[in-house]
Amino acid sequence: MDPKQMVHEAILSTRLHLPFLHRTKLGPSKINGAGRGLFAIENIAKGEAISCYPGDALLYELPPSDDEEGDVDETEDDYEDGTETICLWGAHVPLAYRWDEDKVFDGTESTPPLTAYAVSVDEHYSIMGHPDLDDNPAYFGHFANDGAGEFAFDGPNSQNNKMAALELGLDTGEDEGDEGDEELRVEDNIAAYVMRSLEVSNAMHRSLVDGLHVVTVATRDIAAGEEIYITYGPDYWVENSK
Ligand SMILES: C[S@@+](CC[C@H](N)C(=O)[O-])C[C@H]1O[C@@H](n2cnc3c(N)ncnc32)[C@H](O)[C@@H]1O
Repeated sequence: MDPKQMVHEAILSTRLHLPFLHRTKLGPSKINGAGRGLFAIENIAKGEAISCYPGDALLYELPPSDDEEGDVDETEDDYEDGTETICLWGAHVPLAYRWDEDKVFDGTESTPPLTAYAVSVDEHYSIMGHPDLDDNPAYFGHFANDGAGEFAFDGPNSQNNKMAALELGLDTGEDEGDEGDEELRVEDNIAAYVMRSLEVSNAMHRSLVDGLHVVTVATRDIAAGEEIYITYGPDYWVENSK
């Protein structure tokens, strides 16, 4: 492997020692059914760092290859378009925490896949925070919920979506008599989700040092006790509603 790529992967999947970044705690989310959430334990000003996003594992998308050597091994998730994604664990993650590939890509009945904790850093890599590595407040970015994820599942003809579409000046399809709701999918319902999520979000993940580290930054002043919300974006909810 290219040594530059090895260094890139090693840095991307490293947790730094940042004991001063202790500004948050975990607790039950204020959003019904969202599991745990991230809460400020002190006032955080707009533009300040809240926590970092851990690269406990990397998702690396291999370029499509013509080589059909039957090399489907257990570390790969193959997609129909010929791309393969592999999961690379950070050296700091204890062996007992390294999930097998089924759990990483598909989850179990009671556990979401690790890919639900992925944030894209560039065209090849996403970083994933491990939900069981939850004792370091400097790396709590993966516990921030989307303040409006539930809106992503409203139908396009829901009242929420129509109101949001009208506010955005989008065509609601009202005049075209499109009553056929049978084909509704989450991607059809973008307007209400995006509007509501941006309205309630108070933070975003930002990549630093040319994508070698990701930090969660306040996008407005946050008071102690407030839950931290990020806009995941429609693609996240399309992926994670399957
Ligand atoms: C990156 S994790 C966030 C931390 C997670 N809540 C936990 O307890 O580990 C993303 C997952 O949190 C949940 N989540 C986030 N925002 C949500 C929302 N608005 N409504 C419902 N579930 C949400 C979903 O299960 C999603 O796949």
